[in-house]
Amino acid sequence: MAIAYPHFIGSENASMDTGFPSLSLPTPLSPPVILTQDELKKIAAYKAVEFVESGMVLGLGTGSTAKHAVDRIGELLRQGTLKNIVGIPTSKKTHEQAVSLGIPLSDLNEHPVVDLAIDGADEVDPDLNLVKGRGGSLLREKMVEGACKKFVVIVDESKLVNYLGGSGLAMPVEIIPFCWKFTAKRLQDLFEDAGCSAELRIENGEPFVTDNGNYIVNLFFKRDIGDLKAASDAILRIAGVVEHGMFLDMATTVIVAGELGITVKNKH
Ligand SMILES: O=C[C@H](O)[C@H](O)[C@H](O)COP(=O)(O)O
Repeated sequence: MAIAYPHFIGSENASMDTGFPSLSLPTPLSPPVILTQDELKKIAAYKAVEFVESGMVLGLGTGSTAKHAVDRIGELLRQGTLKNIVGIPTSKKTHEQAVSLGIPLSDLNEHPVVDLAIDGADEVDPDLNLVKGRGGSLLREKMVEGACKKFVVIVDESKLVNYLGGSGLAMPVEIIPFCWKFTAKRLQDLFEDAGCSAELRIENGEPFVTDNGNYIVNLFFKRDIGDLKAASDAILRIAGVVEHGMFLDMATTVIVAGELGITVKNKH
């Protein structure tokens, strides 16, 4: 997909004390050019990496957007612009990428407090709640991003929704494989009022298996599920559920790259 690019870098709620530098609005850039969706992801990722400082413990996200951020961190380390970074990867895939880039790695056992995590998302609602995990990495992401002081989310504008589930695409739930149909049915029944259908994620004709050896059930909603906290609690009460892909009240900043430029949204 190609879209017209950015005439400015804008900021919403820039006066909020996020600990990040605020951006001025608007800042003229070069004349409009056409950028692909992947180029927009890269722009959001590079903007997020500006928040990285030497000596930080960094949560390294997973997915096509986060990949650009990890590449950029590796590049800045190689150049010597960044020093003494410790990365905590959120998936085996990101672990491999980080190793190939020479980024020093650790884990939450050794570094239980993470300074900053940068990751993509599948959906972002107006309160900066997220759906994540369409790449299957939601559990490790939630553990790492739940341990960080700052969580910067990077998306292109196609990820913005009015309410979670509003894209009509999957809201993933990680479950244990044992009697998965039973667990999937319980999840579907839980959201009957929202017209929910629950489908096991299949890849290459087989159930998709997460880095943790579990399955993913994708939930699709016809209507808004309403109270997200109540929905989260109800899902987690089902035996067999490991974690779900709603990341509520976790993002501190969302960087959106879109047709009109970059917008930085900070949590109230
Ligand atoms: O499990 C995958 C992660 O939650 C990703 O961060 C999310 O799916 C967004 O991925 P992408 O940047 O490829 O759209």
